[in-house]
Amino acid sequence: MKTGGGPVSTSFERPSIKVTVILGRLWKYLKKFKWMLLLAVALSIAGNLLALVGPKLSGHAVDAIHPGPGGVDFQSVFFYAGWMVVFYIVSAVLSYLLAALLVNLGSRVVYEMRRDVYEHLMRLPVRFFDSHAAGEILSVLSYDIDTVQASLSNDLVQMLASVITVLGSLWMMLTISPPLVLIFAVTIPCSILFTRYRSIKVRPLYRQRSINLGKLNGYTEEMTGGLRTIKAYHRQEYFAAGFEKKNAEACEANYQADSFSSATGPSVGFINNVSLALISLFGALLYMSGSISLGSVSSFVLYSRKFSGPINEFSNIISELQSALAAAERVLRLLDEPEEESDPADALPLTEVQGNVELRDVSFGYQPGVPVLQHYNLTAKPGQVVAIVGPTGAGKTTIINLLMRFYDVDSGVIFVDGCDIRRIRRGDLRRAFSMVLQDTWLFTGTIRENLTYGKENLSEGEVIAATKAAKIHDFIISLPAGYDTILKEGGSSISKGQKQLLTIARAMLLDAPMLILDEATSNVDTQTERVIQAAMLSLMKGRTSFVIAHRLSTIQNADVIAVLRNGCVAECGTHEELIQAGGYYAELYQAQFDTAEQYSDFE
Ligand SMILES: Nc1ncnc2c1ncn2[C@@H]1O[C@H](COP(=O)(O)OP(=O)(O)OP(=O)(O)O)[C@@H](O)[C@H]1O
Repeated sequence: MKTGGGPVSTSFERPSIKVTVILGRLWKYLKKFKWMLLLAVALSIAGNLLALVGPKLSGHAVDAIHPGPGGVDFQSVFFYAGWMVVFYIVSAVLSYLLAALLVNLGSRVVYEMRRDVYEHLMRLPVRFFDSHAAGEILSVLSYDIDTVQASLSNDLVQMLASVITVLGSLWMMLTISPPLVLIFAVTIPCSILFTRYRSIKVRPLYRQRSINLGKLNGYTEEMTGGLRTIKAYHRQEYFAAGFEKKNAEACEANYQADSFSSATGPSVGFINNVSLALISLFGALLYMSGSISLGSVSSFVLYSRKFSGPINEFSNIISELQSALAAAERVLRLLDEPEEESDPADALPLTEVQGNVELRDVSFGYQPGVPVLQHYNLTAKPGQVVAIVGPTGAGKTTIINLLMRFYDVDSGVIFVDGCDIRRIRRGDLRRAFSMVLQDTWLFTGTIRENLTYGKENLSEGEVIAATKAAKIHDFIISLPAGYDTILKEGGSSISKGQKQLLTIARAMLLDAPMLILDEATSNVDTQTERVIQAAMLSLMKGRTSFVIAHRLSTIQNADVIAVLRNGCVAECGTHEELIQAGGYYAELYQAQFDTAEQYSDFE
C-alpha cells in the first residue's frame, strides 16, 4: 500500500504564533510542577541576595584601610573578608541546588511535552503522515523539544538570578549614592532598547533555522532509507549535491541567527563599560568632595558590575529564548495539527460482522480537482472474495484506504453490513479487517511479539499453527533464538518474502472477520506462493476478502473480479465471465499468460 506520494507539507512554516500565546501554553506544562518552581524561586532569591552582601562587605574592608603608617585595621579587614567567604560559599551552594532543580524541572516538562507530541502523532490522520517527511517530524520531537528544555533549565535559572541581582544591586547602589545611580538612567535605556530591537529581528532567524534543520533531517532520513537504490543507480553524487544544498541552507540559517544574536552581547557590553567609566569619573569627583568614602566608591563599582552583568547577559538569554520560542512554536504547531475526527457520540459498535460490504457511488481524490475514484460501485457479499484489478495508479490501494477510513469519501457511501462506515466506531471498523500489505511493517522486537501484537493471549500452539500454515515456521526455528529472535529496525535482517510470510501468519492469528490482501504475496517466489495458497484459501474461507494482485493467476478463483479503470469499475464478473467478455481483463490475462509461456520456453 502506498502511504506516501503527496507533497511534503510546509505547515510548520506558517506565520508565527504570538509570544504571549506560546508562553501561555508553555506555562500549562510548567504549572504542573508549580511547587518545584516555587522552590526554585525561593532558592534563587536566597542565593542571589546572599551574593549581594559581598560588595558591601568589601567596601567596609576597604574603608578599614586608612592612609598613612599603621593605618590598616587588619582585624576588621579579616572580619569582613571572612564573612564575604561565608556568604559566597552559601550562595554558591544555593545556586548549585537551584541549577539542579531547574534541570530536573526542564527534563520533566520535556518528558510531558514529548509524550503529548507522540500521543498526538498517534491520533493524527494518515493524511498528515502522507504529506510530511518523517525526518521533519523527528526534528520537532528531538531537536525542537531539546531546545525548549535547554532554555527551560538554563535560561529560567539565569532570568530569575538576573532579575534579583539587578533589583538588589540597584537597591544597594541607591543606599550608597543616589546621584551616581543617575548615570544608569542614560545607559540602561540604551541597552534595553538595543536588546529589544535585536530580539525582534532575531526570532524569525531562529524560526528559519528550525525549519531548515527540519528539512535537512527530512532529506537525510529519505536518503538513508533509499541508500540501496542510490548506490545501485550510482547517484551518490547527485544526492550529495542535494544534501550539500540543504546542509548549506541549514548552516546559513544557523549562521544568520547566531551571528546576529552574538553581536548583541559585545554591543551591550560596550554600553556597560561606558557606564563604568562614567561611574569611576563621577565617583572620584564625589570622593574628592568628601561626600562618599573610598570603600563606598569601591562597593558602588562592584554593584554596578553586578547590575550591568545580568543586563549584558540578558541579551544572550533573550537570543536563547528566541531560539527556544521558535522551537516551542514548531512543537505547538505540530500539537495543533487537527486530529483524526473522533467518532460521533452515537457511533455504532461493529460486533457481529456479517461481511456485507458495498461501495455506492463513491468519489474520492487526495487533492481537490484530482479525482482518483469517480462514482465507483462495488459489492461484496458475506464470505465472498473480491479481487480488484487494474493498471498501476488506478486507485486499488485507495479503495483499501477508504474501507479502513484512513481517508473519507468525498461523496457516496461505503456500507458494512448495511451501515455507513462513518457511523461505525473507527476502532471497531479497523479491527474487523486483517491486512496484509505489500510493504510489510515489523517493529523492533521478537518474532513472537511481531506475530501476536494484533491479538493478546494467544497460545504457543495457535502461533505455531499459523506460522506452519504460512510456511514460515521452519525458517523461524532454524534461527538460533527461534521465536525469540529479535527483529531489528523493521525486520531489516530477514528477507522481504519472509517478512511477508510473517505478516500473513500475523493476519491469520488476528482472525478478523474480513480480510485485505494488497499484493500480499508479491515478494514470495511462485513456488512458495503456490504452497501457501491453500493456507490463504482457508484464511479467506467464510471471510469477506478484498484481494489486490497484479499476478492474475492468484485471483482466478475469486468470486468477483472488479476491473478498475479511470476511477470506475470497467468490468466485473468471475474469471471465466471476464475471459469470455474479451475485454481489458482478458487482454491483461492473455498478456501475462504469454509472458509466462515465453519464460517457460526460455527455461
Ligand atoms: N497520499 C496520496 N496523496 C496524493 N495522491 C496519492 C496519494 N496516494 C496515492 N495517490 C495517487 O492516487 C492514485 C491512485 O493511487 P493508488 O495507490 O490507489 O493506486 P494503485 O492502483 O494501488 O497503484 P499500484 O498498482 O501501483 O499499487 C495515483 O495516481 C496516486 O499517485
